[in-house]
Amino acid sequence: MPRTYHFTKLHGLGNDYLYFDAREGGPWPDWSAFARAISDRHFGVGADGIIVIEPSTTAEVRMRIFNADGSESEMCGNGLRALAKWLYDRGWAGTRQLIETGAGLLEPEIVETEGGKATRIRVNMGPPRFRRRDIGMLGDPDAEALDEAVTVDGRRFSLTCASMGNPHAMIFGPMMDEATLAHYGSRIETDPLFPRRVNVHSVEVLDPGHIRMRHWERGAGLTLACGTGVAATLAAAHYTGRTGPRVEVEVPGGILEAEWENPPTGPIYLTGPAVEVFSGTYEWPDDV
Ligand SMILES: N[C@@H](CCC[C@H](N)C(=O)O)C(=O)O
Repeated sequence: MPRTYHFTKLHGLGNDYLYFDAREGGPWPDWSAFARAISDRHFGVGADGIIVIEPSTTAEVRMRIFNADGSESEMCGNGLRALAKWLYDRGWAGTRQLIETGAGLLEPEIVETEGGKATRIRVNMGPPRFRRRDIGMLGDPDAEALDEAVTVDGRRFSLTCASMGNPHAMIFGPMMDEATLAHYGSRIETDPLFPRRVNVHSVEVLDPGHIRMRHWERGAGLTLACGTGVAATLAAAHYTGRTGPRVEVEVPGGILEAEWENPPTGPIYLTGPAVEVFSGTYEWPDDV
């Protein structure tokens, strides 16, 4: 018998996810196969992935994120802002929240509302990490991964890597166009140097307070925004002396504000919008 699942679609700067409230009820599907099917932009609803909201004993809720290809990630910055909005708008949480994620307990705060709904959210994303073990890279696990190199089709890329719970590789320089990032990003994502794969970002530092960037996300491809990617980029840029500890970051879907408090060990804060788009139901055969 097919089962019907209710979802709500939200996005942060165009990084869109389908949200499933799995705090009660069930049985729930194999989320990985389900995410692959429903995220498809032609044969499904269409999204960069799904967010599953589960009960937590230590926080308001537990957030799980599955990319459009069905792989599970540790964290999602834009998804977390939108989850905070989803909880606040329904009266399930206040302005200051605690959410359990694969990257630990994180703290969103609603900083602007309109008509009783959250419009702008600031998230304590926790501290960045720079060691190879944090990024899941081959090589000395204790060594920092700030100056790595990969070669694709004879072109050498210098990568500055950081983790926000999930792994990121930044290519600093003139910003690549979409086709170029898709070509090289997809190859770097799956380079043997990264057995867990990696999110890849083309980053142009405009001045010490401004960055422009574009994302190739692990398991999702080109996206309009990547919150953990923006946080990892600020961490890498400031740690290597390219920017100050506060930056305004222009991504394809809009602007995020990023601030690193007490570097190098303190947390990174991201501030930006979240929007609810619509709700619906999706029928899923139970024999897949
Ligand atoms: N878009 C997200 C990150 C989603 C997960 C990522 N693709 C991964 O596999 O780590 C964000 O806003 O952080």
